[in-house]
Amino acid sequence: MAGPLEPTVLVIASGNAGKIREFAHLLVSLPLAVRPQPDGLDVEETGTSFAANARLKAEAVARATGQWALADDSGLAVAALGGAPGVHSARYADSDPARIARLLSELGAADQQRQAQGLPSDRRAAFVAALAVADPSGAIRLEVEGRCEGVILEAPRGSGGFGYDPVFFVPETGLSYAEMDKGLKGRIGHRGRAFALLEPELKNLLLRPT
Ligand SMILES: O=P(O)(O)OP(=O)(O)OP(=O)(O)OC[C@H]1O[C@@H](n2cnc3c(O)ncnc32)[C@H](O)[C@@H]1O
Ligand SMILES: [Mg+2]
Repeated sequence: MAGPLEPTVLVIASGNAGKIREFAHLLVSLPLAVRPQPDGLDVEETGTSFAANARLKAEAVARATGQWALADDSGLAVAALGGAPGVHSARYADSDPARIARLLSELGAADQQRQAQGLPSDRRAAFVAALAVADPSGAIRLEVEGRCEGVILEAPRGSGGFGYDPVFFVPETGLSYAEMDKGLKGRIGHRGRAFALLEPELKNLLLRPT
């Protein structure tokens, strides 16, 4: 634990600028020195669950930096696609627009098949975020998961956020993630909900005076 003049460093174990921005906002009120992970660190996501991949990333970045690390593994589970793209959400295509295009095309095809079978369209999806915190030795100390239920829009809406945000619509807000300000997404979104579970534990672990 660092002294009063030296806040504890927390490295965000992610190469995704959108996630890093959201964590900077979520962590703003905590007296921690929040840092991005060093360039060139690319952890292979070999896990079969969001939680397993979050652990891999937190552990690797904590070991590489010798600092506390917070990792996030997240993705979309689309009901009519049997939970895909799931842990493969980042590997679905090479860019955010291409990932969105593939999702809309695969879900459109699934919808057509359902129609041909006399079934109603099903565009339900959940966004999931697993967070893991590793201590400077690489040991996993905290794990939480957050989830937000929504539907996949037929066309993108809104210009904020990142990734799949323009096509993920949250019915109780009447907005897509990309139409929300970061305060609202931080309260009702998958990452914000996960962070709300993590925050008290994180304070206990990193900020409690010794
Ligand atoms: O692994 P790191 O380095 O953190 O960055 P990543 O982009 O590879 O992240 P993931 O492996 O967790 O893959 C998640 C995918 O889902 C997307 N995603 C995650 N959270 C999102 C959010 O809040 N809004 C939109 N898309 C999101 C993200 O852009 C990726 O394509
Ligand atoms: Mg990744």
